[in-house]
Amino acid sequence: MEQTSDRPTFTDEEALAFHSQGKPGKISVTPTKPMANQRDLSLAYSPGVAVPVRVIAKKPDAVYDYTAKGNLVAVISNGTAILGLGDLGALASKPVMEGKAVLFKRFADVDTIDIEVDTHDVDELVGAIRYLGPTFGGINLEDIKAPECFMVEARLKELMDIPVFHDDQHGTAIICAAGIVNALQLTGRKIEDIKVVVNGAGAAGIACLELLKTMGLPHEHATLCDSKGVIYRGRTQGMNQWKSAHAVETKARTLEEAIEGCDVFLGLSVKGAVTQAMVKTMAKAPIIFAMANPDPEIAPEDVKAVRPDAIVATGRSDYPNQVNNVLGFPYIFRGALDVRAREINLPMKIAAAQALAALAREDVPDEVATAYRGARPSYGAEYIIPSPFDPRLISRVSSAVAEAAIKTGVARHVITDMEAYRAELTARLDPSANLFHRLQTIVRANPKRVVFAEGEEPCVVRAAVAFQQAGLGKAILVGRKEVVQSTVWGMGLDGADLEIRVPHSAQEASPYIEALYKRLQRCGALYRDCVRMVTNDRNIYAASLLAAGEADAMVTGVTRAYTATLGDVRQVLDCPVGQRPMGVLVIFAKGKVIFAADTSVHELPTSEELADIAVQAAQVARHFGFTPRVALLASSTFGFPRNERSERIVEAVHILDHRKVDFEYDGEMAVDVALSKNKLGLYPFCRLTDTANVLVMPAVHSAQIATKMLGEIGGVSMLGPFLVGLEKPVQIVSLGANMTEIYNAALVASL
Ligand SMILES: NC(=O)C1=CN([C@@H]2O[C@H](COP(=O)(O)OP(=O)(O)OC[C@H]3O[C@@H](n4cnc5c(N)ncnc54)[C@H](OP(=O)(O)O)[C@@H]3O)[C@@H](O)[C@H]2O)C=CC1
Ligand SMILES: CC(=O)C(=O)O
Ligand SMILES: [Mg+2]
Repeated sequence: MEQTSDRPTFTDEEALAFHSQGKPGKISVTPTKPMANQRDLSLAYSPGVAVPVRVIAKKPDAVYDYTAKGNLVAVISNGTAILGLGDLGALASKPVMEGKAVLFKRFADVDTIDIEVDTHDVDELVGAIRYLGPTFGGINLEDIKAPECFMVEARLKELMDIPVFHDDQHGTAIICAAGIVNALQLTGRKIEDIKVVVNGAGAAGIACLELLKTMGLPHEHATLCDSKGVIYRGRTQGMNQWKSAHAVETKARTLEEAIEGCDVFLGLSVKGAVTQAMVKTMAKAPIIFAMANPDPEIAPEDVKAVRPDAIVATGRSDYPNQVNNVLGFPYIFRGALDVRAREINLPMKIAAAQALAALAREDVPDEVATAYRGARPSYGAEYIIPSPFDPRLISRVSSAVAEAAIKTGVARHVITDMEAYRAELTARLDPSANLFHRLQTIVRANPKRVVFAEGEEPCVVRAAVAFQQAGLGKAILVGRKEVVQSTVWGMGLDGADLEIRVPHSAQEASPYIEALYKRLQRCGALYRDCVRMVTNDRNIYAASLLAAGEADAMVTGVTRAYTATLGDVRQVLDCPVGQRPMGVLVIFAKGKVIFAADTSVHELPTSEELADIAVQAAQVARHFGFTPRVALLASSTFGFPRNERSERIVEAVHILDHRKVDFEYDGEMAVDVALSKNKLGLYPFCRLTDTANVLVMPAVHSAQIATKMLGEIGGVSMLGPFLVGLEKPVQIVSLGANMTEIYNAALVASL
């Protein structure tokens, strides 16, 4: 199990389940052109494909216009230095390389293929890569150990006319340099004056040191150490030319001796290489970047215990100041690809480092608070480097890299309007990926108590533990203590803080029974009915806790059908005036976020109900941070073909006209019109200024058919449907929902 004091934890079993669930692994290939009919086939393949083939053969640069090359990067490893785990082989490196591919896509919309090459031999590795140029826009070398990595990169750079970038060297060096620039500024030091010790004389260590020297660190002010100690002038054991270049005249022979009195320590070696005793001897306000992965040279809490004046960074995402190359490679390649750069040169690297350092000094947006459990970080000892979740990284870093490439003449394509390019970069970020971070930020800032009605279900227990560990709030599980606890232990989870509740007797549950009786006595319920309901029905008990203010939100539905569950909840909870219960499904497709409502409750809504649904669905879209554009859907569009069933929808639009609502809406319209800019253009009078992002469904059955069809056909992901309109937040998941769905429901219930 992953254990780091009070940090989010996960079990080995969970890490394996994450990688194996659904399709094993983390990436797949998505076609960008339809292959629906004979014509598509003829265009995409023979004979149509011959046309671009001939064009490219005549004019090689046209490859960027007609193929995926311009957005495709190869992440290549031989597995000889997998993180800080050492040489575990090409095969074992695949999860890391797939991980890099996912990060490329998530943070910079770069398509990536991982290639694991099973050789330790430099010539063979170079030979395997050097002919791949036609396929890719760039080569990201990863986790290849030193000194082989230096030779491989240097030779490939000579042989290939696309960027070849060893991420562990340059990606790490760029992020490290950005952090150092800020740490020095915060402690009032100049790079020319500091004394630096670098532990780890491999790919990352040597590259970090070289970049700092390029930025002004004097040669004699830096001591490099490896597994055999200090690299001093004259040392012969375990040396190579890259280490020798940094050898210094010194009496120090061990890290312990070298670190004494130094200002900056950079760890690019292995877990536990530094001790508290060593850190104690460093200069005032020491700067300690313990960057070994997955575990640092020394844990930040161990540094702080002996040196509260230190600025500490690690490579991990669960501590402040994550100095990790994830902040670099996606954006550096994005910028390089966009200008079709021939290489990634020093000015491009320095531009990236400066952009990163500058961004950390600015006010942070909401998304960033996620990484800090809702507490908004600001520039200082605990925030010297931007969070990987800062959505501005792509526009700032990639544009800086692109600009530097253009200035230094390595760009094949020149961008003239940098402002427009920056806007384009921002738009590349997948809104669905950011949405969850935004939601988590909001909830973490104001954590909630969520009651899980089906607390004995293993998937519910797992979701509840994850909810608490993510800092989203407190989980209350309804269930028998011994059953819940044995599930927690059986799964190896840390459920120490879980609150477990169950009504043992009518006496114990009497406040809830009294409240329910007061509510239902004139609706045909006797007192003993209420006793039975509260003590036997866990939905009613959980809803009673919510009604009594002992919980802020509720999640249920795993073991019972939606309508029956909603019926239970409605025994206890009302809808506020003007609200009606309804389901809103959030659909993520092709970079768009679309809300569909009502997908759950109103079988065949009246016009009045449709208007209410439009208003509430628009509120939900706003709540999620979107400006609603509501389409009231039908099988006809603005009267064609005229049909009786559309009249309800036309009337709903009139009702909204009278209500003077504050969002864009229109209808009736068919769904293809609502979602297609071209088709919408056929109706210039339509009041939607862009394609709709809120779809009001004409009936639950059509909503369910459409959304289930989408889900089965694939290519989209969906969240919900989320129940809105009750006086207290309740989320009903679908029967048999999995842990992620329950977790997401708890997150949305907490909003
Ligand atoms: N935070 C980040 O973004 C990144 C972190 N890293 C981390 O840096 C570390 C090194 O990676 P990388 O440079 O690619 O690997 P390499 O294999 O190229 O280099 C490893 C270096 O670490 C040295 N080393 C091993 N054990 C010790 C020790 N106990 N004390 C001092 N030095 C030691 C080795 O010494 P010798 O030469 O004597 O064998 C070698 O010089 C890993 O932990 C990796 O996870 C790497 C890239 C990015
Ligand atoms: C982060 C990274 O690339 C490494 O630790 O190797
Ligand atoms: Mg690496």
